[in-house]
Amino acid sequence: MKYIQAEYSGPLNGTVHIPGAKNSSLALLAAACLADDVVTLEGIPQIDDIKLIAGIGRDIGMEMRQNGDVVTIDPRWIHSAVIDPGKASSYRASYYFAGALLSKFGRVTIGFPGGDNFVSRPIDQHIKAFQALGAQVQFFNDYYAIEARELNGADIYFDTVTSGATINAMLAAARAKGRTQLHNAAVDPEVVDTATFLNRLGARIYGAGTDRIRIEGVPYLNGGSHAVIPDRLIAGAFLMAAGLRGGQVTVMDVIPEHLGACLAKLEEVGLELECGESHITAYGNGSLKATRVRAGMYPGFATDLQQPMTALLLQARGKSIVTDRVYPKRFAHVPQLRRLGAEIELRQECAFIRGGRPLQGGWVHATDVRAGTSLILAGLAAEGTTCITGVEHIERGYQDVVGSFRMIGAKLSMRELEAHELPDIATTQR
Ligand SMILES: CC(=O)N[C@H]1[C@@H](OP(=O)(O)OP(=O)(O)OC[C@H]2O[C@@H](n3ccc(=O)[nH]c3=O)[C@H](O)[C@@H]2O)O[C@H](CO)[C@@H](O)[C@@H]1O
Ligand SMILES: C=C(OP(=O)(O)O)C(=O)O
Repeated sequence: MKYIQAEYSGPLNGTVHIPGAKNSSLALLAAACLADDVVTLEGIPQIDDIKLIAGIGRDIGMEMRQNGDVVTIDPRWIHSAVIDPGKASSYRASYYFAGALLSKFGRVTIGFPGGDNFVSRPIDQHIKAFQALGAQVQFFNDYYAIEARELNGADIYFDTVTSGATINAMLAAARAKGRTQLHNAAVDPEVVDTATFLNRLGARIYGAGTDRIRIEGVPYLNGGSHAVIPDRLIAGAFLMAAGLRGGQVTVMDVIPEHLGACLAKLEEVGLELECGESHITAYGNGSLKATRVRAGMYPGFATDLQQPMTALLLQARGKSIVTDRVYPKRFAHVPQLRRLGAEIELRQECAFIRGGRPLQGGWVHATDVRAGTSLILAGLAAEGTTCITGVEHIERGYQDVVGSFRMIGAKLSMRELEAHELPDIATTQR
């Protein structure tokens, strides 16, 4: 069994190239099904979720060839709209195949989404959008089936702001008859990236990036190429690393405006930032101020950055408070951080942090991808050695996590132990 070993690393200095965004890539690869010719996507990260998509592609006849970060997809020979429930449930964003295959073939059978199940993550708004377009949805034990004789444009009012359902509704409506309007749509960069890609193939999607998106359905989509946006979540976590013990970290190949709320918060806690057109440098002087973080939907502070931010705030003298409006119970990293000596209390969906106390290395478990980032950052600031299990969760989202942290001087290594040699982390809570 693999685990990551982190040693106390002192100030971190260096430059990291940021790969393409996982959350965009997962949408774009499913969106490629909608095309009627070959599609090339640049900047696709080499992460486990992408390997799962390649497996699904093989099953349904969607040929996918990966050469470095360039993936070529040939959707012309898709012969099945049935996705193996086990494969669909192995990651979260399999739901995008529902929208894409429904749009192209009028039917799809697919397992329920898996991925980071840190809290309940409903898909009712995805279903509502499919139904509004004229589809019938049936639920079975481990899969659901969607069918439509014809998909017709509709007005869809989301009950909550959701990036997944906004993207899925765009996919389903791209080839529907007539006009669809999405109200209360998410404005995330990944929504805009998906719309830009589909428009490149000939779709007619207007207003992505605002809360009202208009889609004029088209009968077919061409092939084409597109470069995925950079991963703002990975970039944010690396910038935080500069604050742990002081240091200077530059993230290259980023779109600084995608990180607006994160950068503002980092400045608030005492990091100095310098932004260029496609790079950001964070300077830490080893002294941080405590603060309050309320994670929200874009352009708010990203929920996927609140866990690494919590690790950073452990180094800020005084009391910090972290809440998450997107996933109010997304605090599985907190008991693990406590194992390293962190003083954090969870009360009424708030993490109260008493920062500035020394951390001590130990064995911890990453329950999801961003919990993993949080534990890596905490491990680099803790005295001694920290061993992080749950590497499979981290590798769902991070390409060469060890190699990229080493680029900034982090003492991190991938290790292997027999499962029976691992300490029982669950029963040795501090
Ligand atoms: C693969 C992917 O892109 N994952 C990201 C995506 O997840 P995901 O697409 O699942 O998250 P959403 O943006 O859809 O969720 C936002 C909020 O809407 C709620 N909701 C969502 C759908 C639905 O049908 N009903 C409903 O109530 C969710 O519980 C949550 O409170 O956005 C999250 C929020 O930025 C990120 O943490 C994930 O990294
Ligand atoms: C929650 C995440 O991923 P997913 O939605 O794919 O589970 C994440 O990237 O932090």
